[in-house]
Amino acid sequence: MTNAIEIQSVTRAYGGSKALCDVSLSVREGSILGLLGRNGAGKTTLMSLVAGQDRPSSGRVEVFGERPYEHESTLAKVILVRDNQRYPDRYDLRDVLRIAPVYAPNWSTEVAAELIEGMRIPSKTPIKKFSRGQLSAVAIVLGLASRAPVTLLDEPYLGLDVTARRFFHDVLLRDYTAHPRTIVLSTHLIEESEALFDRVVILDRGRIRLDVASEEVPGQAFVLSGPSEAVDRLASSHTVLAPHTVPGLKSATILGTPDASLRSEAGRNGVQVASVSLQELVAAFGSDAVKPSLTEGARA
Ligand SMILES: Nc1ncnc2c1ncn2[C@@H]1O[C@H](COP(=O)(O)OP(=O)(O)OP(=O)(O)O)[C@@H](O)[C@H]1O
Repeated sequence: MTNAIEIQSVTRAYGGSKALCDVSLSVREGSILGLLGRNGAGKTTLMSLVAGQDRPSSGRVEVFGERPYEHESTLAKVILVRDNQRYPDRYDLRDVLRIAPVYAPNWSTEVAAELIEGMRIPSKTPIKKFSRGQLSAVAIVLGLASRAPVTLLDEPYLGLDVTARRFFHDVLLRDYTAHPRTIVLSTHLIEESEALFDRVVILDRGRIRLDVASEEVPGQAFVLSGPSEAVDRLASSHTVLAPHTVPGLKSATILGTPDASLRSEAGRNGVQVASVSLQELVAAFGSDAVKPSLTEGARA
């Protein structure tokens, strides 16, 4: 199995602050990676580096074995669509459909037409008059119809209605199956998107907190909920990622897997033990209760 994207010890600093800090990551060719994390976590920065729109301050970014920055043949294999995609003022959809295939050797007119119809994108309205959701829909057309070997979708859903989101998922999965490629998708709509992901990476404050196959997510942590005192007692010898308290009751997301003795003690004390969802895990790793040093072991 080869990797389409290799990122080694990458730091991207802006002045004194680091948008990415010593990030290492491999993305297998022909897989879908969910890139998750809070606002400002570093997702867009990472995608910009992979797309060759920016250079790391230190470390190495490679796409199909080449550094993408100013490397024309590699750039031709990558598309990045982002939430703030800009178009010339006078452009309407027809202009986009005329220009996009020039930069996308694998462009699919059929996929573009299907998405445009399914997401009801107007063809004659100037794009600068588009609604937020219609702008996202155009970006999705560019992202999927390009069939780029590395497709980077940075929060593609902004403003998109639920019908359009489902339609996008259906077309993405169908076209990805027929024409495998490497897709990185960042989103805050975690529950809706998680079925797409082969692997998930959680970033927080520029560092990778978790990098696991999707099926390994439930084994990363568990949630205790019940009377505050009992939860505190059970959690005391574990790494608590995120505690939530309402008067008298508490829930805590805890790193690792619950063993038999914890389960039986929980049962005796009216505390429920549940497996963690991906959304809970992302929220927990973004919690200020988490110290990076506590979770260094969470990378797999
Ligand atoms: N050009 C820049 N100059 C200074 N700081 C920047 C620049 N670009 C990004 N940053 C900072 O780097 C950090 C990471 O930003 P980034 O856009 O990568 O986050 P993100 O995970 O994509 O967030 P969101 O989910 O809100 O889109 C943020 O603190 C941001 O303010």
